[in-house]
Amino acid sequence: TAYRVDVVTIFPEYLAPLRQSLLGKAAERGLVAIGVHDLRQWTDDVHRTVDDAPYGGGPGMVMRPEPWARALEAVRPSGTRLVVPTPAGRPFTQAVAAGWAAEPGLVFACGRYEGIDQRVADWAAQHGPVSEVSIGDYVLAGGESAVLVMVEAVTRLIPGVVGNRESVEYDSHADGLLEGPSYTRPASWRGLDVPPVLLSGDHAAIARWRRAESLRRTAARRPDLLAALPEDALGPADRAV
Ligand SMILES: COc1ccc2nc(C(=O)O)sc2c1
Repeated sequence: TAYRVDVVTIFPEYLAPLRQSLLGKAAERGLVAIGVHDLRQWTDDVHRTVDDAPYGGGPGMVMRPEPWARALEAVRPSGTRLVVPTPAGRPFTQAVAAGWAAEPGLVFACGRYEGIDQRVADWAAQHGPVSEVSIGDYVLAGGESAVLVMVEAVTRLIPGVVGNRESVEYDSHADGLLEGPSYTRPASWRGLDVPPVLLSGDHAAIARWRRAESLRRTAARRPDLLAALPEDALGPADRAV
């Protein structure tokens, strides 16, 4: 059965890209089913109010709990993980994406304003797992962009969605390291040559060179990833880099 993704938001049109390209084809092929729902559908006042002033004072507005609970009761299959994008969340990583891709689906609650009344996440946790996550150390205007990022990261890990399985397995971060440089024709371009080893046909040497480039790039750009590698991840040849 298809991997099911539902998104509740006050800007449903913002999530239109979910129907394009990679995701579009996967949806057509029945691998992924996407639903986008307007939170205001579950309001009950003429102004379709979704926000109110924060208790305790402070700037901005907070999203009211009741419309969210009604929306989630209508949209979230019991036991399905609820993902709430928030700058105050745990980091969203490739490992998290891989874990979620192995589940039957996800429901996303997109916050706007200063966020959603905390009791929504607390109440939702009674009906299935809830993950409050951030896609990075910057603050967006709302959760919608984060949902686009997370849906793309998760659905491309679903078998069949990305044609070339190998390209998924050789992603940056797949082995905890950054991918090294890639090249294609011509071999010499504007005075810049492709590293000769890649034209050598010596696949063992090519694999060694690629690993060394991956380690070199990771050490230069993301020393934090290198430090996080498990003890046995680096072999003797790696230490020579
Ligand atoms: C109010 O909803 C928001 C606002 C900012 C924001 N920033 C995120 C991030 O991951 O950077 S998720 C998120 C959700």
